Amino acid sequence: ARLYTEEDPVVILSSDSLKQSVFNSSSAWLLQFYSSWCGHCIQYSATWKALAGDVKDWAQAIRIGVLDCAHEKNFDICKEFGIHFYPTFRYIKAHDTTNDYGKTYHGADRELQTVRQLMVNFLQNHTKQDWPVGCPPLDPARSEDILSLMGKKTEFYTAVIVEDKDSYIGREVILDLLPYEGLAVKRTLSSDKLLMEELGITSVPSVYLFHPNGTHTIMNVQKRLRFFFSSFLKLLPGVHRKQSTSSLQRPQPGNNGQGTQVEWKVFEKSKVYMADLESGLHYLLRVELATHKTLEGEELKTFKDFVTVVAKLFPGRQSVVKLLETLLEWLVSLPLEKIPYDAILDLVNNKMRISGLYLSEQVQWVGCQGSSVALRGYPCSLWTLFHVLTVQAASRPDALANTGFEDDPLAVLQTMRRYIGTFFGCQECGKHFEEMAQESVNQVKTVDEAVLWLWRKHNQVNARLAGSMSEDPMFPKTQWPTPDLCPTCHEEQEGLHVWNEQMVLAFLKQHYGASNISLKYSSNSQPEPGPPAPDKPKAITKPNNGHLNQNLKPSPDSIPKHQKRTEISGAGEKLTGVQIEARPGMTFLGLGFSSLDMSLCVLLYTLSCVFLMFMFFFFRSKRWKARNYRPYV
Ligand SMILES: Cc1cc2nc3c(=O)[nH]c(=O)nc-3n(C[C@H](O)[C@H](O)[C@H](O)COP(=O)(O)OP(=O)(O)OC[C@H]3O[C@@H](n4cnc5c(N)ncnc54)[C@H](O)[C@@H]3O)c2cc1C
Repeated sequence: ARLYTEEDPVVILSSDSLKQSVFNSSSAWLLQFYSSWCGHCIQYSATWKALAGDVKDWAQAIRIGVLDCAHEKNFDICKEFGIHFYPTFRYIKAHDTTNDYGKTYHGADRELQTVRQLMVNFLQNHTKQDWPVGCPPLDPARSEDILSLMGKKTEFYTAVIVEDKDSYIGREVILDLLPYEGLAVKRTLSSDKLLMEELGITSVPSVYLFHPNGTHTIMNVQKRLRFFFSSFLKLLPGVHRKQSTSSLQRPQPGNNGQGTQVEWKVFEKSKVYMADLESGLHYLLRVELATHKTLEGEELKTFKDFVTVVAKLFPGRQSVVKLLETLLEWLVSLPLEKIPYDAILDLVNNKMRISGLYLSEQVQWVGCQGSSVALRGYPCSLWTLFHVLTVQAASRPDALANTGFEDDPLAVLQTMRRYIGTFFGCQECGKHFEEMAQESVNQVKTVDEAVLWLWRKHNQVNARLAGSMSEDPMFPKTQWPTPDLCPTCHEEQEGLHVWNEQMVLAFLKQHYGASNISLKYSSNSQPEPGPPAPDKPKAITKPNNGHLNQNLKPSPDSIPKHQKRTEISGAGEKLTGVQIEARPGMTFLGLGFSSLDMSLCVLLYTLSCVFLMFMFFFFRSKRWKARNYRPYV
């Protein structure tokens, strides 16, 4: 197997692409020529991948590439570049047209931090003429330029990192923020005493922040580390990742992209919202599942297991939990091998009008609301739901007793894995998730490890999707929890950011714990209990951003027959959404009864009563008794 794959944050080069990519490039390059059979290279690949991930955001200035010299088709190019030993590190300057095959790094220290700092030095060795196009100045700014910002209104923030001469933090943070807009980052040195005095800075490294409105202040961070500085700056309001042209045209918060305003809900990112969880369940049960007309075999088993886990672990409102429990009892008690989806929908819609069962059909994204209808929403709520469930499984060890899942630390993860693979509308997402699960889910041995596994994998997905079209510019994909949410979760070892997993676990248990779920914005409208209601034309509210992208949409012909997309216009009212077709009569547990069926039932019932009464009087009559009386029996 090759040491690097497309999933890694490195550019995989070959004889076909090497020269074309690295010569006359707008950015500089750091290349590793390796051989897939060389033991050193194999051992070193983990560090190289970590380095590439760590400096992924520097790509406009310097990029990281690999080329396998053991690959037959690369023999000639490795010879041409004069590669004799593996691994060989080569720096190629931006705009290099000399084809001199770059500069080899001969140092013995190949630790991540050393190589990263060498990358910074190498960038600074560029002249004004060959400076990488997307790279801002890395030299210290002049104090007069910084002091001139005081009280000045601008369109963006300016962050000034004040540091010692030997520190690399300033340059690293400048490069970390390269793909972000709404902010300029500069550095200056602590040896500039006048500036230090003017800014009131007494210890370094520090970040001084000039706001667009002309105010300025020292930025308070819990730890003076590169990761903390970068994370805080990325999270400033109005600072977001530069987007491609099409995504730049995305609507602003509150605008649903069709010209109509959607009310923006103010929320705290340190909370989990019940409205998101319930809206997610609504979408899952009434929309996503609706693409499967009947459930049987593995699909039915997957759905039963999903309902079991949610019914037992979901720390929801009583009416929702009761609905899930009733659904579970019904699924377990039914000896059917095949269940029509309509029957499930009837139960979810509480057609029997059992008192106290209710799941709102109103979609309210709160912590999962996006800056446009096409972003966030359902997939966000699904992640949230499963994090909540893993935490519940860890805090309530007996909750799954007598379900067949007791003592199984993988109960939630395996159920999620099967749900995502079977029902989740985004097939590509399911494929990626399955690959991650196959790789490591079996190493999970405790319920706490399950909580951490899901967190780690979610961060892996975040890293892969950072800067992609599905990223909401208002909610950039970061490694979560960010330092503002959990400062103790983050540490640094030899210049590399590391997680304190014990702290992360404690944080996840608090964040996704039942007591941190807010009921703000949760819908309260619950219909009065009563006799089963005949079907009226009734809208299933399709969440306006229930899909991340087109992949997540149920296809029109996969929507059950009795549901169809309609537009009802009348008396100035115009509704769009998935509607249940108007039908006379009633449905119960998936069976449809017309008015004729109902009349026949009543007629048959009356006839049976008359017949039974006739039989009763006949057998009691004297004539019958006299004819059939047998005293010897
Ligand atoms: C199983 C699964 C696989 C997916 N795979 C893909 C894919 O391959 N390609 C694709 O384009 N989209 C994929 N998606 C969708 C994508 O991951 C996001 O859900 C979607 O882009 C919405 O992003 P978001 O900004 O709302 O944050 P989300 O990533 O949905 O996160 C929701 C919330 O969870 C919290 N959170 C973030 N990270 C973590 C973490 N590590 N641990 C715990 N909590 C965290 C934050 O509060 C965040 O707001 C997948 C979704 C799921 C459920």
